[in-house]
Amino acid sequence: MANPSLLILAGDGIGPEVMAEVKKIIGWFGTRRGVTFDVSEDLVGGCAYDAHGTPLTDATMAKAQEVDAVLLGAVGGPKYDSLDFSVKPERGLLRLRKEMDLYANLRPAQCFDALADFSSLKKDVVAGLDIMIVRELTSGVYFGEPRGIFTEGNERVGINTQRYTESEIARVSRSAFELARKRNNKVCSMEKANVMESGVLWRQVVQEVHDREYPDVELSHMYADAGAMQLTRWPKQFDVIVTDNLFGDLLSDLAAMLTGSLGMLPSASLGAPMANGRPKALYEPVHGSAPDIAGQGKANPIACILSFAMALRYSFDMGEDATRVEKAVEKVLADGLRTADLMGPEGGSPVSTSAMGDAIIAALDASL
Ligand SMILES: NC(=O)c1ccc[n+]([C@@H]2O[C@H](COP(=O)([O-])OP(=O)(O)OC[C@H]3O[C@@H](n4cnc5c(N)ncnc54)[C@H](O)[C@@H]3O)[C@@H](O)[C@H]2O)c1
Ligand SMILES: CC(C)[C@H](C(=O)O)[C@@H](O)C(=O)O
Ligand SMILES: [Mg+2]
Repeated sequence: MANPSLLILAGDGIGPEVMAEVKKIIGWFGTRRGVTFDVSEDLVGGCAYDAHGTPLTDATMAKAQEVDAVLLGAVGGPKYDSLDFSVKPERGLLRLRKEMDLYANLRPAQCFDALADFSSLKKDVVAGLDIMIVRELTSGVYFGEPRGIFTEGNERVGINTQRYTESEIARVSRSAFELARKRNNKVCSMEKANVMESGVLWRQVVQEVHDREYPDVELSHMYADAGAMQLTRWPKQFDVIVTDNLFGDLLSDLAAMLTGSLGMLPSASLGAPMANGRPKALYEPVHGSAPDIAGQGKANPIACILSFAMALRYSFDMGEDATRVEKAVEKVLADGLRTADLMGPEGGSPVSTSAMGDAIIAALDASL
């Protein structure tokens, strides 16, 4: 059987720095576990714009469609902020999500015991936290038409359109219900049905899919603003949260801070199964290119490493090895290793990006 194939798109800023640590782990699986991945690499985001004048070439897009899974670092940076919207680094990532039809974005927020003290919330609020945000990723206000900046009378008007079809809502809610069945069997759906028609439809369709196909799962509905409040008040009331593209973007950054740092949160973006039965898939940390710390060896590689663990679980049916990587991360944190983002205001001696990666490799070695 052919080796599993990966396309690495490290991107900009800290993207290549955190991805370097994932490459070490991919290498470790080859030498220590006899699992060899066929890895190719390419450009996305600002670096692709610099090389080709576009944040994602058609050739790279075609490669992404062919591989078993794409691993992405991060895109963007101040150098590109004034570019036209059509060639901004972020457009490269949005094109990948849209053309691969990666409609279900899984963003788990787990608080490792060793970091429970570090969260900006009280320890008992976050200790043992394990929630999963399922964010719709290919539609909503990110992609709705009309959009643009127009002139009306003597002033400019900026327009974006929130648009959801019934089938788009139904498919992502199925992903959430399926995940809930493997977890604690609870789904909370978040929208703004009190002010948006798209929210009314969202609530109706999620309820219908539930009643027809998943009556065994406990379902609740919440307005997204109240959901944000509840996520900070008592996040452990949630198991799986399903929400739209924009609310999911906001709520997942909020959830990141429950775990201690944006540098901790991984994600999997999944689409329909391919001919080989594996889902179309892209794995990336939730954080961005962190221009403020790029090039200094300060970035926390854990979000990117845990994203690779998600690839092992969701693309390669290697759940035990995914757990092995997650346990290795847990071990180094329990041993007290911290990158700078995991240091409190009182400071301490942070380890570098590569030292964190090396320690995780050592913990993986010890797990054999
Ligand atoms: N998926 C992506 O590629 C992605 C996601 C979010 C933002 N972005 C882009 O990244 C650029 C910067 O955006 P931003 O500053 O709003 O968000 P960001 O996530 O890049 O950074 C926010 C803050 O978190 C810190 N941080 C983020 N990741 C970290 C890590 N792994 N280790 C330690 N600290 C970390 C940063 O130093 C910064 O202080 C923008 O161009 C934005 O569009 C890209
Ligand atoms: C970089 C940007 C396009 C992206 C988004 O808004 O979806 C990011 O914030 C994320 O959370 O993945
Ligand atoms: Mg975001």
